[in-house]
Amino acid sequence: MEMQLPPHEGDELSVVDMHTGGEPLRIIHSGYPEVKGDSVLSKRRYVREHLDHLRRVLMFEPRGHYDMYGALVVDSELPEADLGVLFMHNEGYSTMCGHAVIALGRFAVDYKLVKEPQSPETQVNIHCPCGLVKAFVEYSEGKTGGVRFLSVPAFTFATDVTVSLERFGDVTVDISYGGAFYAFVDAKRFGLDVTTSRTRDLVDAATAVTNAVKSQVKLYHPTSDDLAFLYGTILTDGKDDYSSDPTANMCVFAEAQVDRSPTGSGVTARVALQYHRGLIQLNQTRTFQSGATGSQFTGRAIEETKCGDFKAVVVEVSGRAFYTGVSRFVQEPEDKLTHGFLLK
Ligand SMILES: O=C(O)[C@H]1NCC[C@@H]1O
Repeated sequence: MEMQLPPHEGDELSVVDMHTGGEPLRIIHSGYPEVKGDSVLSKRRYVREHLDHLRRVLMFEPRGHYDMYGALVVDSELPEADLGVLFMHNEGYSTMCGHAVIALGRFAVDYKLVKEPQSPETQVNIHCPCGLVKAFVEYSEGKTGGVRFLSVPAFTFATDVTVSLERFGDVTVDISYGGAFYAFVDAKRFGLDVTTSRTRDLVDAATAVTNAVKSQVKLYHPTSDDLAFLYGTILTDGKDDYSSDPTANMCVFAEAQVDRSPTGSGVTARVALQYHRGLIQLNQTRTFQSGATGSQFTGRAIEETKCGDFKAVVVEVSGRAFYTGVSRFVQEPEDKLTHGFLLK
């Protein structure tokens, strides 16, 4: 029997909820108005200017929470893409999201966004704002499983950049791009440990770095100005030399939002940085562990390439996503909190 809902305003928004390594992904299934724009990047600008109220409805409380993450499937202008996607979080719209690609790969096969699934892997081409990302979804006897993806060219933007933080003094960071720009610092610089320190302390340190880099370093991306911003800071355990042991990191992105997963775009950027520094070779697989939950992704650089003048690498990241449920959200006219709020 279908669950009935009382009278409400506007269209119902239906979503499929998943998580990848503990990081939520709310995939908007229906109810969104048409997203205008002739490219995925222009659609990203359109939702920011015209539909941002819906991001707040779906990401913020009472339907979501401070650290909720979302994906809106859109049409892509690229003939080779199976789908386009816009990512959303507590502050706006990101350009790349690896944990979401891992979940969307499964979703695309299970929800028949690709025509003929193949065993043992089905390829799903996902057009993210940063470019085309190729996901390969394990598929056997009608069931989807783990996902690996090849991201857009990843490159080291700058190493050993010193920025001044009001509370912590001068801090030296590396900046690397994996579909989004991140600053990387060893958590020991702040007397912290990414797996055992209080989340709040890690967030404070990472946020101070993000703010300092944003105000003191001008970023540049060869293909679009829309990509040239710092998405967050990743604190690490400093174990960047190749080892078969996992290395842990904690990503704080957008408005002090904490990634529960090892961060797919962060792993991409970190592998590019390790390769740039000569700490890993092509095809050497490393395991990356979330400081928040202990969940793991693997990552390896598979080939050299270029991004404009930057020496770049193609990075493969692997992980696994799970379904948690489906919801139909409504807005009642008398509800003063219906538009969404956040507790900081
Ligand atoms: O896995 C990732 O790449 C993402 N997770 C949340 C922050 C990043 O977008």
